[in-house]
Amino acid sequence: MDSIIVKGNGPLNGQIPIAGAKNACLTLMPATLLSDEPLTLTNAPRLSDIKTMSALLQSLGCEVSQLQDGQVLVMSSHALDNHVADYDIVRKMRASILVLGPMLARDGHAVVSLPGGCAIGARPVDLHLKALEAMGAELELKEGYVHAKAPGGLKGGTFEFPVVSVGATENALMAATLAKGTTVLKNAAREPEIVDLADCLRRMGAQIEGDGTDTITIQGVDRLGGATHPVVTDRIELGTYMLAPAICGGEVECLGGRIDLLGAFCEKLDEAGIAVTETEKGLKVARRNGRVRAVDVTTEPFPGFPTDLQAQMMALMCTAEGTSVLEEKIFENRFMHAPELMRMGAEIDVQGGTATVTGVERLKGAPVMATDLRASVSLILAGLAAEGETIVNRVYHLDRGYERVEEKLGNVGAHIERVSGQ
Ligand SMILES: CC(=O)N[C@H]1[C@@H](OP(=O)(O)OP(=O)(O)OC[C@H]2O[C@@H](n3ccc(=O)[nH]c3=O)[C@H](O)[C@@H]2O)O[C@H](CO)[C@@H](O)[C@@H]1O
Ligand SMILES: C=C(OP(=O)(O)O)C(=O)O
Repeated sequence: MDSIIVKGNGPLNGQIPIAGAKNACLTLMPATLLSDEPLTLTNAPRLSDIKTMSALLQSLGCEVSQLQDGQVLVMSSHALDNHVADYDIVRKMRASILVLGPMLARDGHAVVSLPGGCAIGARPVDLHLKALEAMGAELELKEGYVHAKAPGGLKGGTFEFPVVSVGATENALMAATLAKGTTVLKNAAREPEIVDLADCLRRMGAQIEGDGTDTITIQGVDRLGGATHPVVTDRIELGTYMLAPAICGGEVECLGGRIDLLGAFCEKLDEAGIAVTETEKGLKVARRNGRVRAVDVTTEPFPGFPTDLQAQMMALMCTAEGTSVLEEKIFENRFMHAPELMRMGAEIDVQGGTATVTGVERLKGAPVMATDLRASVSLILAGLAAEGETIVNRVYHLDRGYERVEEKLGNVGAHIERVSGQ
């Protein structure tokens, strides 16, 4: 398995291009299953998760071509000859469950393996299933698979999510585009990836209103057509690279960055003493004078502080002045980076879903283990600011969500290299 070696050095300066969003692309790709005409996605990120979703779609009979070095995906689902999403692919990536709604809506039947838990939490899919049931789906769980049927087609219904779920909102939204009549989704997720999905579905001919608010109304149509759609900027990759100059000093311009994608994250950076300015090409980020100030953070659905930036924010807080309290409210086990940061000299006390971080002057390089995607990159950020060398082992998680991380950080002056393992 590959490792990343980072050597703490001075300030970072230059530009970092931000890719299309993994989490948007992973829901836009299954939308191809709703139509027998081609769907083309531009600005696609080049990540292992995208390859996994391509393999899943291909296993269902969808044709997927990658053009322009993987930045353009052309998908055609004119002949779906398999309606079973197999455990062997689904277990690799939780977003695989997003093929359920579209397949069921288009062809009235689908069998999808349950994705199971993962390192950051149990992550059940009960809300995906309940929302589809509200549209008349008949579901049965057998031997680890969801067997779904809608013999006369799905019918519009009203469903109120008891907790905000990004994935369940996406599955229900896609399914509702082809259901008969009107569907109303209440307490829906408001993430930019939901708005991007709705934009793409509208280009395909869907009738959707209210995306970006907590109530989405969908008027079902008989069929959807083809479309070309650019994937929205990855707000998590953006936030991650905004934290690099915040931790190391210097000034970095994140190309393609937009304030409206960042919600509470930007407010917290401001409180911590990080200046963010909008430019013609994106966002410029620099640390104001002196040490970063400790700030408290609670993760919440958008526009609250994103759970996917909590680990990276913790890396920043490790060398901040004062004590910060980070509360993780979305996933029950998302502090696995804390003991690794402590190997580097961080002072962190984790009690349940709360981590209290007391900033130290400087971290010290150490060998550390990456336990999940965002934990991996938080250790790289911490290593960039540490004295000496940090070896981040087991970085395969990183490649799920960050393309060419060594190149992007190397180009702004970071000392970072990948060492290939067996
Ligand atoms: C591919 C993708 O887009 N992944 C993102 C998506 O994951 P994902 O869509 O899986 O996350 P959800 O928004 O669904 O999860 C939010 C909370 O709801 C719970 N829940 C969810 C579904 C369900 O059926 N039952 C249930 O109880 C989850 O366990 C969690 O506690 O949103 C998360 C929250 O912003 C992000 O961290 C992930 O990066
Ligand atoms: C948790 C994440 O992804 P996924 O939902 O694909 O596991 C993430 O992107 O941080």
